[in-house]
Amino acid sequence: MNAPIQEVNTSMNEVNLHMVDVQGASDTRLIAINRAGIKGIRHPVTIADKGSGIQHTVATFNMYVNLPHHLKGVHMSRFVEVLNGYDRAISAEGFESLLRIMITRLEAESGGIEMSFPYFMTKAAPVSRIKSLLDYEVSFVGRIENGSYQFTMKAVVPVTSLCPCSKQVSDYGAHNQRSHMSVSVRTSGLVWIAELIRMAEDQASCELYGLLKRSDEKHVTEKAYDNPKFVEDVVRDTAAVLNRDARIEAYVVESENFESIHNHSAYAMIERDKLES
Ligand SMILES: Nc1nc2c(ncn2[C@@H]2O[C@H](COP(=O)(O)OP(=O)(O)OP(=O)(O)O)[C@@H](O)[C@H]2O)c(=O)[nH]1
Repeated sequence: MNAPIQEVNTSMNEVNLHMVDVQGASDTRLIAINRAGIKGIRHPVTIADKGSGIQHTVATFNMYVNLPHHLKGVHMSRFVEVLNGYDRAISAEGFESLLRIMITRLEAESGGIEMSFPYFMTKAAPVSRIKSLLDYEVSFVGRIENGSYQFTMKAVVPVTSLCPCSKQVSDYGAHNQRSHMSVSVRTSGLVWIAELIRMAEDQASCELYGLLKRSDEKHVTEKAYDNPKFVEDVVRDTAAVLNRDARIEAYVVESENFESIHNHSAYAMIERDKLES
């Protein structure tokens, strides 16, 4: 039978006492390192969710700290220890505590955590009201530098876009496609992931659903036709919403339309830091 984890840790610590601490050795090159850590580690997480309370998913983490010039290496095993020891639901609000635990454990002054995960929302189809899940790629990025914390949240939101030019010049039909809107926000107050997704979806020609019956398909086709948007319209309309929201300090909004009449995408981006302009 396997020994309990605590016993294994205790005996590992005893083994470690007799080994050279290579990472803790000194370095003489006088070159500090901005970021040293681990990338691409997957870990199950619980996300605080506006609708259902919590959501279980699997996140991919990048974690790093600064390393002063005189130290040879960071203690990389400790990043993994921090992840494994954190058993609370991770929210936009609670992300800072995870970051501060990591910086303390790594005995660093600054550092960052980037966490990306699929986030699921239950959506009711527009006419049949049948419910299904739709997935979104969401990222939390937290940094602590000179003691101050900065947090950005990003959602990649798949939507439908329908071309106003095509609608205008064609005798019938209009080319339309799936687009990826991506909205990255630095916030001062709590903004739920679901709210950010809604802000983006409302600016598209039409939002997407996981499941559509024929009555729903007719509805989304006609809705997009009645609501044509260039890639520029999509980012401008989203920026207008973000401008009005006092919780949003800064943002980057992008849209990439995977054009159905070209083998390339149409793309637009607006970046604004409200504290600077
Ligand atoms: N700094 C650094 N560590 C690496 C590198 N490659 C592997 N390692 C890690 O080094 C780890 C062990 O280092 P530490 O985290 O310092 O382990 P430890 O000294 O037993 O743990 P502590 O007592 O908590 O410091 C291994 O698990 C590897 O993941 C590297 O390029 N740089």
